[in-house]
Amino acid sequence: MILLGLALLACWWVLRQQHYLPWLAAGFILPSLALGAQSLMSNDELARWSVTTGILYLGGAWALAHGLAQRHGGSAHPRVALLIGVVTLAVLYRYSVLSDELWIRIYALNTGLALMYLLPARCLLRRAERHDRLERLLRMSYLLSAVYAVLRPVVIAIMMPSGEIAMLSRSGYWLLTLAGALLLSMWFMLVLLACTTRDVLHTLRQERDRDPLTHLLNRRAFFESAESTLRDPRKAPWALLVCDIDHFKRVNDTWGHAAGDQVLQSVARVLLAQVRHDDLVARFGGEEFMLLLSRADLAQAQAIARRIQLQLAHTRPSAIEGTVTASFGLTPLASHEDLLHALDRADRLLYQAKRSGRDRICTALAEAAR
Ligand SMILES: Nc1nc2c(ncn2[C@@H]2O[C@H](COP(=O)(O)OP(=O)(O)OP(=O)(O)O)[C@@H](O)[C@H]2O)c(=O)[nH]1
Repeated sequence: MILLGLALLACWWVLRQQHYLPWLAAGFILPSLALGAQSLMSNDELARWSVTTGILYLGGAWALAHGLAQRHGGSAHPRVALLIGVVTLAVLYRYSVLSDELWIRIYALNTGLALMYLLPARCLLRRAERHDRLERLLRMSYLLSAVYAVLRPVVIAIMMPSGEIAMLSRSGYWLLTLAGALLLSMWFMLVLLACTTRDVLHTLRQERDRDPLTHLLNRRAFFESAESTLRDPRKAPWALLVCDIDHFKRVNDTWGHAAGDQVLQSVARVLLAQVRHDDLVARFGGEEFMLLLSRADLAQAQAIARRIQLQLAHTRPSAIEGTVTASFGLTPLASHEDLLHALDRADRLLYQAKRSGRDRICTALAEAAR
């Protein structure tokens, strides 16, 4: 479990983005230390060290709950956790130092742990996206561990012969239920690692394929996706639309670079809102955007470009006064055609639009695309 905790820390180290990972790692490492120490102790020593090991268990349980709550955008209620911790530790102290009552300590600790685990239950029970089975498995595994923490002392109390209580930590029932808890923990950890690895891969892929400012595809991802789009005959006919914001330099010079960034984000939103979900929208750098429209003949593509133009005229980014306009180059695209040639044609049409006064759409005749 310590190794798995270290693996989570390594995932965090790679990206430094998933801030919940160190908490989850602590949630596995702290109780492992307590468990390792306890397995070497006699009943007397268990009593003497019960507050210390209790702190490690409870701290670990809250770290786990807090990490999971962070991951799902919820809270593990630190004040309630503090209250649970203080009460549990007080009971552990009372029934170890003042009078040695092993069972009360076991019940108190397990109840405290279960309550800690259940702190983020509300955000975990919120519906995960329907298709995300791994995420649902993670939540269910976690809640199962919490329920097991409540049931474990009851199972031990019912099943363990009274003769074995003298050497509790060596008892077969104790070890059996402990193995159950460990297996559940390891299972949860494996699901968590699978989710984390998936998240890390997703983030890396986003960084490779997306423009960080607008989150649109970047040039590389556009070419990769365009290749497969153009191979799919169900998506024919296609059109290539290049869009370039007019006088963008003036926006930067007048309102500042941050305002320019906001304008780029607004334009990106307009583009995405006006196309289908499987159309490709990319930022090619600067203030130039490229769209590959599927199932769109020239007339349909022109209608889309006009919609974008109209929508831009109604968009007022808060960082600037007024609106921005854009110029467009639009050309049909055949599946067998070299994409670079089509891009070149679209670019020439764009410059034609710029030269003829901007805020307009220049369209290639369909024949030119053949
Ligand atoms: N804010 C911001 N500005 C950028 C970014 N990338 C490029 N620019 C700026 O975009 C401006 C582009 O200027 P130009 O190429 O002269 O184009 P323009 O002013 O839009 O003129 P026309 O295209 O001819 O209408 C430059 O000032 C760049 O510095 C960016 O990511 N953010």
